[in-house]
Amino acid sequence: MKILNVEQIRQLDQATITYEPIAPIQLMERASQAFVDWFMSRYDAFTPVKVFCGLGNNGGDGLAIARLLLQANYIVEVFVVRYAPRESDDFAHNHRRLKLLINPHYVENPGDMPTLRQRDVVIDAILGSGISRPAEGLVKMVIERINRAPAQVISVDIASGLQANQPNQSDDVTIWPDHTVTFDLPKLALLLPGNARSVGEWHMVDIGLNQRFIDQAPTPYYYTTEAEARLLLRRRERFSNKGSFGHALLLVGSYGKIGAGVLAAKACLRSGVGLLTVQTPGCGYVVMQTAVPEAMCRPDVDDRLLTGPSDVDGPSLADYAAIGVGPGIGKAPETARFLREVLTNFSKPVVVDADALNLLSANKDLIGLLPENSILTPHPKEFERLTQRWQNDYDKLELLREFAQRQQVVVVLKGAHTAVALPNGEVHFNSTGNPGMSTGGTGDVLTGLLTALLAQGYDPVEAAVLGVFAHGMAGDKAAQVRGQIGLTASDVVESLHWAW
Ligand SMILES: NC(=O)C1=CN([C@@H]2O[C@H](COP(=O)(O)OP(=O)(O)OC[C@H]3O[C@@H](n4cnc5c(N)ncnc54)[C@H](OP(=O)(O)O)[C@@H]3O)[C@@H](O)[C@H]2O)[C@@H](O)CC1
Ligand SMILES: Nc1ncnc2c1ncn2[C@@H]1O[C@H](COP(=O)(O)OP(=O)(O)O)[C@@H](O)[C@H]1O
Ligand SMILES: [K+]
Repeated sequence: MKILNVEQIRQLDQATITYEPIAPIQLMERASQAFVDWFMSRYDAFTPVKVFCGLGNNGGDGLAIARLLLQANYIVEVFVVRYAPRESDDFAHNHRRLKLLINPHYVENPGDMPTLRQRDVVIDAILGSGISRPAEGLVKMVIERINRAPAQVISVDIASGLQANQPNQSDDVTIWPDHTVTFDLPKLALLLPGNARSVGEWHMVDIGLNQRFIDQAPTPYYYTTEAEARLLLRRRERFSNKGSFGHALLLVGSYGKIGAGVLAAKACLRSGVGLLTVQTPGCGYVVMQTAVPEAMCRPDVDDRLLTGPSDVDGPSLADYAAIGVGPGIGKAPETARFLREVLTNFSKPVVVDADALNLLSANKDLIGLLPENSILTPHPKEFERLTQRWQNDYDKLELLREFAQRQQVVVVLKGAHTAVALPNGEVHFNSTGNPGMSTGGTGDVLTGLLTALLAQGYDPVEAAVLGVFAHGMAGDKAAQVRGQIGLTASDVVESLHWAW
């Protein structure tokens, strides 16, 4: 699903109005009805609702929402924040309609603000995606008062004061909603960690905007939906055998961190690989053979570090369909030397994670040795080491896109809404996963999983987008059973399920 910018959303509204055709006021009505349907499925008619409206189209939505809720017998009060003498046409239209049912309150100075109680639900329709400057004066005061109140807050389309696709300044005020209900497409701002407080939980409601316009609109940003991920998933052929699904090699572990390798190996096997060989330091040999009997184990010459295989007459690197390297390997110079050897002698895409990424950061010339379309899976700190510090999330996204394009690799920047940056400059944000996954080892699971997909012959771009989605989905399934707090990386492995 595409993520469009504010200007494109404006054009999209216009295209919908022209080609459907539909009157602008009807489009507002449709958006408001979609919000109300969402609202009524969660809050009953005894909920005291207080709708705060600005004077633009977001305010117009708020007025229409208030009317629709009143008609559904909800207890609604409306507060129009009169910060300027002008109002949008559709606001004015809905203002007239609402006044046939109730008299709104007008907030013109601080004394006009009502007391907001815990049981109140505030609907924030003060400012929407059309803001052109930070909230100030009366609007700022209202936002701050709402934020200080104990009431629940639901933002219409986007939290008032939050910019949809560019950074806010650190002292900008925005509503801090519990929920954001956004129209039709996700906005970039909703996906960025720095905006967590200004977004809350977010939800998308369909208002049927013009699909042809969306299909043609250029954007580097996408949001992976379940339907899109499902299309990438390959079924297994009836007359297949283990040779059909590739032989993967995982280079993992060091003394004290063999578990990272075990998690990666288990995830690789649970993700459809045909055959798996794991190379661990000598100290990991018995552990791996015991914990993961399905995997073959190739002990390292070194007992505690990953430096090179002891069976020098064994298969050569080129015999493997895919290699995953990094979980638990440490940063010893001997391991760096081995990583150099691997990257020099293997020409198919590799999955590079954890300390293998830190070794790339410490030895930047290794980056140039990465086979084209390799998949790098840094968390933000690892990505910063690979590149540089960033000013804000937008700056970070530019660094991410630039790195993936320059190096011609896929970069999976992990976190909530993991961002998968492609060599062609696109960024695909993930829609699955939960904070229960913020626990040691879940990244190692992703490495094993992605290595399995590459070994099966998935294109690296598809492997990354699909793999990140499936990993998050496993995390979500595990959280349903365990709850987020008790979730472990092993639960994520056990919840991997490739039929959906
Ligand atoms: N497809 C969709 O998504 C649909 C979207 N719809 C809805 O439309 C919303 C966008 O509406 P919008 O363009 O009128 O913008 P919105 O934010 O309500 O008002 C901005 C106005 O306020 C002003 N202003 C700007 N910054 C300011 C500030 N800091 N403090 C104070 N004032 C400020 C600025 O005027 P200015 O003062 O700059 O002349 C401008 O006129 C969107 O979020 C959604 O809710 C649906 O109805 C239909 C389908
Ligand atoms: N709040 C969150 N929401 C969604 N996914 C998360 C969240 N926190 C972590 N994750 C996921 O969990 C994994 C953590 O990986 P990583 O930080 O490398 O952990 P480790 O190194 O311990 O294995 C990533 O895939 C990340 O996207
Ligand atoms: K809003």
